[in-house]
Amino acid sequence: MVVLSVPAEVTVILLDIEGTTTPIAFVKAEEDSHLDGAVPIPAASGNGADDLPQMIQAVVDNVCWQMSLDRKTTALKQLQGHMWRAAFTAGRMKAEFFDDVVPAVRKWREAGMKVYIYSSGSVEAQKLLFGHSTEGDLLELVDGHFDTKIGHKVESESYRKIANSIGCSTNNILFLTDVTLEASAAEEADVHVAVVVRPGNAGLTDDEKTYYSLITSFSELYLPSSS
Ligand SMILES: CSCCC(=O)C(=O)COP(=O)(O)O
Ligand SMILES: [Mg+2]
Repeated sequence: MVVLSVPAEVTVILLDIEGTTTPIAFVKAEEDSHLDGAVPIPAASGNGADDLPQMIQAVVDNVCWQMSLDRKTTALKQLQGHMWRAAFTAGRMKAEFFDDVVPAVRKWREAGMKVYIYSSGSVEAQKLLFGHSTEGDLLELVDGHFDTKIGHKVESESYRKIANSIGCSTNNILFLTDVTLEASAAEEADVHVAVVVRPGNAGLTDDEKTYYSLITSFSELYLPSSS
């Protein structure tokens, strides 16, 4: 098995969700007007209830368009959170995690690591996902959650803010993600990164494969402190 040694200065593991802890297939279900093919929600005409059917249809069309592009807008992710709340709390849905995730996270925590989540999904949706998994309530395995309210995942400033909020230096953090743009932003902030390669994830270029440390399972991470 390939092993990636975690630098000794790392005390925090920051996890992406989609494509990292959880299959993309489980999850897929600002201002966009500048985008090609945007489906806008028009302003109401002021005719009150007369507008309602058209407004509802416009919102549905806009949401379908955003979903078709896998947009990570805060508004769409809040809507996802509301829908997940209904489905998870009624017991109609259980979240999936890759098999290696829960055992590895338990091991990291036993070794004294803190584990945080940073996802485009809203904190509410993250808590629903961890709280209603096929392996039970996993919320106790997580020290805290961040979403795009702290900043976008492709902006390095977001990672500085996360370190500040946790109360550590950026180089105390190891960020695991499937998206190289996120890895690059984190690295620019002096965060350690590893790119997670999972079934169903987008492919990486040869340059990306050469440049980044890659793991296909959390079990490939070796913590010197846990040996
Ligand atoms: C709270 S889980 C939902 C994840 C999600 O909606 C999403 O767009 C994936 O984002 P991530 O940053 O976890 O890759
Ligand atoms: Mg992801």
